[in-house]
Amino acid sequence: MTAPLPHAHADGMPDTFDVLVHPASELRGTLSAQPSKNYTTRYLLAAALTDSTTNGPVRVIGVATSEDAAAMLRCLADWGAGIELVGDDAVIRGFGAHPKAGVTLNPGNAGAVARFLMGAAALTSHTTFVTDYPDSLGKRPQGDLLEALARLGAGVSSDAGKLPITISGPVRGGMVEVSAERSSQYASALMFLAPLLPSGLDLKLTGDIKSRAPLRQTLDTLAAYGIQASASPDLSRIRIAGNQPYRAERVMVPGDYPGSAAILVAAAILPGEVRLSNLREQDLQGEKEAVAVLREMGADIERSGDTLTVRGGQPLSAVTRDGDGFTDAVQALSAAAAFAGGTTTWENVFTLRLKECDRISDTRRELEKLGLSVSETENSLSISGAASLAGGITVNGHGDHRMIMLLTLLGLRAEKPLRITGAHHIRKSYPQFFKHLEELGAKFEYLKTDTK
Ligand SMILES: O=C(O)C1=C[C@@H](OP(=O)(O)O)[C@@H](O)[C@H](O)C1
Ligand SMILES: C=C(OP(=O)(O)O)C(=O)O
Repeated sequence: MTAPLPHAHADGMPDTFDVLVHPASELRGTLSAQPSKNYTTRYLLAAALTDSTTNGPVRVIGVATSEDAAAMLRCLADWGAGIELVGDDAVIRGFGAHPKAGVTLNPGNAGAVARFLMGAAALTSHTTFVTDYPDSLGKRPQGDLLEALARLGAGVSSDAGKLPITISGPVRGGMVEVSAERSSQYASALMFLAPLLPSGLDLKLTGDIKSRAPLRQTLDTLAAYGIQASASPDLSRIRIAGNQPYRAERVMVPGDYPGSAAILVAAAILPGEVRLSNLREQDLQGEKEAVAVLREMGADIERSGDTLTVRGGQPLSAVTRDGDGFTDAVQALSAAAAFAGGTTTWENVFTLRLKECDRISDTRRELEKLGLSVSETENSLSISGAASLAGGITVNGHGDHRMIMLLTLLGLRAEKPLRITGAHHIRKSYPQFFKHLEELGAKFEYLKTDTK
């Protein structure tokens, strides 16, 4: 019997809400980092790509409970995978190289889920992708992946490189170029597809390659499922032979660095002491670098094994860093920049414009509403720190979980409460975010709305 798939709203909060963030005088307590978003999507997809008749079921231990994780589970079930949720684990019976043909998949607002599945869709005679987030995922570019799939011989139809999209396989594989300058997810998608093709893939990543860390997480996932791959040190060439079955019995999802970066920043900008466990020191998530960035800014963070202890309230100073290595922590670290002496600049962050919102211009607009001095170029974001923020206004969450995290952190340090619209979108990656901060002493009000 397949258990019902997780309902992302089973958290006691209204379906749609604004959050009122009350100023906090300190944060104190211990938390365990939530499961990694990027490893959850990867491990679940790879589990579905095993052939259950030869491999048996795969137990993915400790899966995320976010909307993105639910979206992946839903799509894999629609494609014919057997999915059973047992406690915090997902037990998957995979369809191997044969996802059901003719299915329409809705990955919600999950970019990685949509793109990874579009790669695997080339195994089917046709799969259609739609989204119920036309203003977010519906606006994000898919053309670079579609072009690579078309070069491999797949049929593709799209709305000018955007959803809705139909992909028709099969393809044989071989050598193919894919642009990696707007997103790494296109190359990752092809890497998941490669082992199940007769000829594998010899991938040439073109352009100024962005987000190398997630590419390494994809290689790491393939290795965990017994797939051989070779990659040049700069990842511009990735070779994966064909006819390699995915194989695994159990994989364990590590803790999530991008979401945890927001907790670490909260702990650094307020007095108190916060311990955060379940964060491996040896980990390929680029957002692990948030720890080093915060330390460089002056935060007091100590590591003992998988646990980080932050003693907050230290004076912070500005840094200039290439943000591409920790793309999903730039928003959270911008809250530290807002209270650091001097001007912090995140360089090489153009791809932030292509996420759930334009994380450069939209961030500048929201921070300016709060009285901060912010500037942008096409490829960078600079924030001048302030000693204090008045708060007492309403800011726009832009339907973006990472924007909501950033604004929440600013609200915790403001003088008066800060209202953030559309705060329910936090569920995309970190449904427990507000509850976790409440456990540390923060106070929120959840104001029910009717706005999706
Ligand atoms: O591969 C992944 O799981 C991800 C890759 C990154 O995207 P880009 O490669 O588009 O930068 C990251 O921002 C996203 O949250 C998850
Ligand atoms: C951009 C993100 O996710 P995705 O691209 O998977 O939608 C994110 O988690 O910040």
